[in-house]
Amino acid sequence: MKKNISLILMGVGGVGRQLLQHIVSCRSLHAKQGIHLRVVGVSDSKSLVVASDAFTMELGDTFLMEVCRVKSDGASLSTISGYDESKVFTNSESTKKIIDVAAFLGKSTGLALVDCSASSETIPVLTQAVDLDCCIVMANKKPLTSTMEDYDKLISYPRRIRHESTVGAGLPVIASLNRILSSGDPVHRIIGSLSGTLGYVMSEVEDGKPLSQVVQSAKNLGYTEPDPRDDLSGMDVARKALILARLLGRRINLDDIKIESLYPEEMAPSVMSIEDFLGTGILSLDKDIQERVSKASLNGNVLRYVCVIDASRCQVGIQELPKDSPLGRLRGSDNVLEIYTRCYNDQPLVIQGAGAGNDTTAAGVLADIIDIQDLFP
Ligand SMILES: NC(=O)C1=CN([C@@H]2O[C@H](COP(=O)(O)OP(=O)(O)OC[C@H]3O[C@@H](n4cnc5c(N)ncnc54)[C@H](OP(=O)(O)O)[C@@H]3O)[C@@H](O)[C@H]2O)C=CC1
Ligand SMILES: N[C@@H](CC=O)C(=O)O
Repeated sequence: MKKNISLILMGVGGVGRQLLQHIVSCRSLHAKQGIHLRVVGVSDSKSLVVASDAFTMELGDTFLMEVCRVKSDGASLSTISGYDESKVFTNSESTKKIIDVAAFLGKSTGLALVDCSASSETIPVLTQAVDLDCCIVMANKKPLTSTMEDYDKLISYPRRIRHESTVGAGLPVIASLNRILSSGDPVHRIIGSLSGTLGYVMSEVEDGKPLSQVVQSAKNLGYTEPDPRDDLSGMDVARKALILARLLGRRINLDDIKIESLYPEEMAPSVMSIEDFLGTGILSLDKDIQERVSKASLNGNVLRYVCVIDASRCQVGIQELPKDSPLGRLRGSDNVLEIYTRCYNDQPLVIQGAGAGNDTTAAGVLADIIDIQDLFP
């Protein structure tokens, strides 16, 4: 018998659109596995489109591809018209509508809320959905790095939440840590390079390219957050560090993490628009970073943006490291994570591979959705 996994996708940017494409292109693979992914709703920052009757209907593949087309043209979902089988809700109505659908489907057919936004605004929907027996799948790091209260709520039913893509994109970081933790093997230290953007930036600057140019390329390649300053400030890595630290049981907040920023306060989002930062502000940073890279190179070293979590520290910042070290050898958007535990003591468990990009991130989200199939009737 075919198993239906119903879902609502929040966020149809680079990752969300790629997820829809993966879902459609995996139809025959999933059919062979006896699974069908029923997309009953899709939302962006301004609107929500849901199947007219979420219990019996779904958004068809032609419609989902039209969503991808409209969104990659930069338009709002609300501009899609002519589909009788769906209804459009504005931003102010969409939270209530998602909760209505969650209340209806959560306890009957089951429902997964899939958060591929980069927003904190999804937190109230997600926390309410937990009480409605829904599953949650996230690429968005903000809900898990909000208050401890929100965090505790979201993870209150651990089997119903998956968030592999929040750290290391599609790499099996969270799953590996969960396996280590559930076997009672204590994690002593995690050290790694967890930003695809900063990994790419550092290795390209090492090759002599200006920071301003490589940040723009990282954005074009889909590695950066919507505002690349989220990466350059270290905040995005700090969120990943916080997710890992909380997974290890540390009850800390973002404020407790020592974070090194690559740009000064005068270029913060509250002072300068993204366009001004990328167009002019960042140019003044080119020289300084090139000098730091050249100085490290004189010592046979390279610069890497490193995350360290151990019993006394949770910090993220630039370190000068030997070129021929696991972190020093990293190139491009690859992430590497070394996990030291009792079992992995002298030789850490090492996880390495592409740590950013829409394709690998969306693949991680899709694998998470498939992983919760047993929770659907
Ligand atoms: N790209 C990568 O390599 C990786 C990304 N991630 C995470 O994946 C998430 C998505 O990234 P990406 O696709 O690049 O980001 P984008 O900026 O391309 O897309 C974000 C999407 O979220 C939508 N959105 C904003 N607010 C809301 C809201 N309140 N409700 C529903 N949707 C909303 C936006 O709407 P609108 O179109 O109207 O602006 C947009 O469609 C981020 O949280 C990122 O950190 C995680 C791992 C790797
Ligand atoms: N902006 C992030 C994307 C993944 O989380 C990064 O560069 O690593």
